[in-house]
Amino acid sequence: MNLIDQTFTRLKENQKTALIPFLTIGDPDVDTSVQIIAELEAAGADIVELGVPYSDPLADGPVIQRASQRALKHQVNIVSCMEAAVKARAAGVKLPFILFTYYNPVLQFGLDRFFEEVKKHDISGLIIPDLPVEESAELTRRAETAEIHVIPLVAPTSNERIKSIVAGAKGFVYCVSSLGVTGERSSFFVGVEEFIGQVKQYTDIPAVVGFGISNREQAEKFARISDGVVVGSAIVRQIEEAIPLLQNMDTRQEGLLQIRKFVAQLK
Ligand SMILES: O=P(O)(O)OC[C@@H](O)[C@@H](O)c1c[nH]c2ccccc12
Repeated sequence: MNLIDQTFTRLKENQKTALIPFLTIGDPDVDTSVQIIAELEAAGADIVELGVPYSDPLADGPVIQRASQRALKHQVNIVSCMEAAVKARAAGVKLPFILFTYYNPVLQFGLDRFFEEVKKHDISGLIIPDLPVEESAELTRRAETAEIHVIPLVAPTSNERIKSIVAGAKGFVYCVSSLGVTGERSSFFVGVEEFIGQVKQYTDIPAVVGFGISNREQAEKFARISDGVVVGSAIVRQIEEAIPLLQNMDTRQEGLLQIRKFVAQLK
C-alpha cells in the first residue's frame, strides 16, 4: 500500500488532520534540506513536499521564487531532489515523500527515465501544477504502474471541472485555497469552505488545502474542514531567515531548532 494512503488511514483512525510542509530542495544546500526534512518530521509533519527548484516557477510567489534561485545557484536538479529523499530515508525519516516539480524538468528528463528514478528513490507521490491536460493520461498511467500517486490540483474556479479532475484520483486532492500564486495571505477565496465541500462531494479520497496558510489560526481553520493542510512559503521563509545560522557550524543547531519550533506550533 502506498505510504500516502497508509498515512491518511492512520490519521483518520486517530481523527487527525495531515500537516504537509513544502520546502525547496537545495535551499540553502541539499544536505541542509535533508536535515530540515528530519526536523519537519520531528515537528509533527505527516507528509513532505520536496520542491524541485525551477527557473520559471509561474505559480510561485516571491518567497519560493527566491528559494528556487538560491538552490539553482548550485545546480540542484530533479535527481538531487530524489537523492535528498533517499538520504532522508537513510537518516531514519519515515514520512512519505511527494516530489513537487513543474512539468518542464520532467519533460527534459524523459518520462521513461523519470519514472525509473522516481521508483528507485522511494517517492510516493507527484505534484506537477502545470501538467498539460493532454499529457496527464500518459503520465498518470505510468505513475499507476509505478504505484505512485499523481496528486491533482483543483482551484476554487474549477467548478464543473472539479468532477472530471478528481475522477479516478489517487492519494489526495489538493484544493488550492485562493487564486493567484503561492505565498502567505491574510484572507482567502470567499467561498473556500463551500469549494472544499464541493470537492468532497465528488471524491472519497482525502481533500487537502494549500496556498497562503502561514499560522496556527489559519491551519486550525482549514484543518476543521479538510483532511490536511499544506504550508510552503511560511516555512520556506523560516528557512530563508535561518540561513545565516544554518551556514555557521556553531549556530546550525539553533537554526534547525528555529524551523522545527515554527512547524511544531502549526501542528
Ligand atoms: O506557499 P504556500 O502559499 O504555503 O502554498 C503551498 C505551496 O507552497 C506548495 O504546495 C507549492 C509550491 N509551489 C507550488 C505551485 C503550485 C501549487 C502548489 C505549490
